[in-house]
Amino acid sequence: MDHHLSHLLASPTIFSSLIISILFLILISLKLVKLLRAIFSGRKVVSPPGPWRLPIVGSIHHLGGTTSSSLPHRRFKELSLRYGPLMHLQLGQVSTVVVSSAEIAQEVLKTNDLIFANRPCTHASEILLYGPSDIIFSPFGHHWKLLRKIASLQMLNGRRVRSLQSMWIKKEVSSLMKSLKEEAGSCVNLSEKVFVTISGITSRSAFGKKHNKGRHLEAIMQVSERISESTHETVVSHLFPSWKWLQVLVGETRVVEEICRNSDLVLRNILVGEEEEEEDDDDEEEEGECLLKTLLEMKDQEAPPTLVEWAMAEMMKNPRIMRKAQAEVRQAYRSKGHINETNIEELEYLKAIIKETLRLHPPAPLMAPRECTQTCEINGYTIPTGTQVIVNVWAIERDSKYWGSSAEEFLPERFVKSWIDYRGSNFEYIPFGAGKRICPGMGFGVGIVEIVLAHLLCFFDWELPSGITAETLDMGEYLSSTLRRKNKLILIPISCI
Ligand code: HEM
Repeated sequence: MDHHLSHLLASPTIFSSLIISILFLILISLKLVKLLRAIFSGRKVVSPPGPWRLPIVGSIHHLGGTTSSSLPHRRFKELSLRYGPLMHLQLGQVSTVVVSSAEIAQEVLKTNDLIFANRPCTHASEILLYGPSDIIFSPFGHHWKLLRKIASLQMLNGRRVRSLQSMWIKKEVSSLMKSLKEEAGSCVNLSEKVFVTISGITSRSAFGKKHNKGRHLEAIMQVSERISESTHETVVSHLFPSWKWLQVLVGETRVVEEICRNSDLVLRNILVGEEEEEEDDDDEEEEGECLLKTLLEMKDQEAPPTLVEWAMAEMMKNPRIMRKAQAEVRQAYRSKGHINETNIEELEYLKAIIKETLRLHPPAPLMAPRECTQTCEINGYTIPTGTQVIVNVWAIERDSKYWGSSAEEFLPERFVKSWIDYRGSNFEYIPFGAGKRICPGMGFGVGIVEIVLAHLLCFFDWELPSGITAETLDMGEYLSSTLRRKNKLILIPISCI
C-alpha cells in the first residue's frame, strides 16, 4: 500500500490530477454546504402549497362547478381546508395567493401593509374605472392620498351622514315609509325599495341639493347596475390580462367600452346641468360636494342595500331577534318621538345586528384584491412581486377557531358588550378590510344602514308571503361586485305605529 502511494506521489502527472480532484471535491462540498444552508435558513424560494395545475389555465379547473359551493369564496374555503390558510393558485396568467386565516391576514394587511398597499388593475377596470386615476385602483402614493382625503372629508364620514340626515336621508327614508304604508298588507319587493332609497341618499350626497330632482338618479343606477353585472363579462380580462386580442375576440372590450360610453354620458349630462344651474343660482353651499366620478365608479354603492336585505332576511328567519330589535327601536322612538342620529347611537342591539350581518354576509367576501409590490416572506413562504393576494374574509368570519361552535349561526348577542370591531384591528373580523386601503365608506355605509333598518323595524311588523316559512326562506347567494341575495327579498309590511 505504502509502496503504491509513494509511487503515485512520485509521478508528477498523477500528483497534479490528484490535487485537481481534491480541489474539485472541496468545491462541490462547499456548494453542497451552501445549498443546505440556504434550505435550512429558509432563503430558498418556497411557494405556498396549492392544487395541481394544467398548462395555460393553471388551477382554474379546480374552481368550476354549478352548485352554490362553486361560488369563489366557498370554493376557496374548501380548497384552503386541504392546502392551508396560505394557498397558491395559478389563475390563468395571474399568480394568486389566497389567505384564509386571521393571523396571515394580519401579516399581510398590518405587518406588511405597505408592500400590499396596491391593487391589481385589469384592462377592463382601467377602461371602466379610469384606471389608476381612480381611488380604488390608484397605486399607493400622492395621488391616492389626495383622493382618500377628498373622499373622507367631503362625503364618506359618518358625521357627514348625520349632518345630512335632516335633509336627504329624512326625505328619502320618509318616501320609503310612505310607499311601504301605501302597500301595507301586500307583498313588496323590499330589495328593490331599499336599493332605490339608499341609491337616492348616496347620489344626493354626491350631487348636492341642486340636483335633488332625481333626474339623473335612474341613469346613475342603470350604469352602476351594468358595471356590477359586467364582473361576469370580463373574465378573460381578469385571468389573461396580457391577452388583449382574446378580450377583443370574445367581445369583452366591446362590452367595457359601451359601459364606459354610457357612464361618461351620464357624467357629462350631470356636469353640464350643474354649470347651467350655477349660472342661474349662485348658491355656494354645495361647493366641493361633487364627487360624481368617484360615486359612479363605486361598486360599494351596492353594499349598504345588500346589508339591509341580509339583515332583514336573517331577522325573518329568527323572529326572537326581530322582536328584540323592534322593542329596542320602538322604545327609543316612544321616549323621544322620533328616530334621529342621537337615539340611533343608543341602539346597541341594532348595531350588534348590523355587525353580525357583516360577519355572516360580508358584502365584499374576498375584500378587494391586493398586489405584492416587493418579494417578501409570509408565514414562511415566498410571495414574489406581482402576486395577486386575495383575503377570504368570508371564510375567516365563519371560522369556528375564532367564533366557536356557533360560527355559522346568526347571533347578534356575540357583539353586545364586545370589544370586537370592524375598524381593521381585529383580523378575525375585517368586513371593511384593514390597513392603508381600508374602506373609507365605512362610517357612511353603516350610518345609512342604521337609519334605514331602524325605520323599517320601528314602523312595521313584517310577514313572509304565504307558503314561505322562516325555515324555507331562501338564503341563496349571488356574487356580482358584492355578495347579494340570489332572489329578491319579498315581504309583507304591516303598519304598526
Ligand atoms: C357598508 C358596506 C361596505 C362594505 C362592507 C365595504 C367593504 C369594502 C372593502 C372590503 C374594501 C377593500 C378594503 C381593503 O382593501 O382593505 C372597500 C374599499 C373601498 N370602499 Fe367600501 N364598503 C362598504 C361601503 C362603502 C361605501 C358606501 C363607499 C362609498 C360610497 C365605499 C367606498 C370604498 C372605496 C372608495 C374603497 C377603495 C379604497 C382604497 O382602495 O383606497 N365603501 N370597501
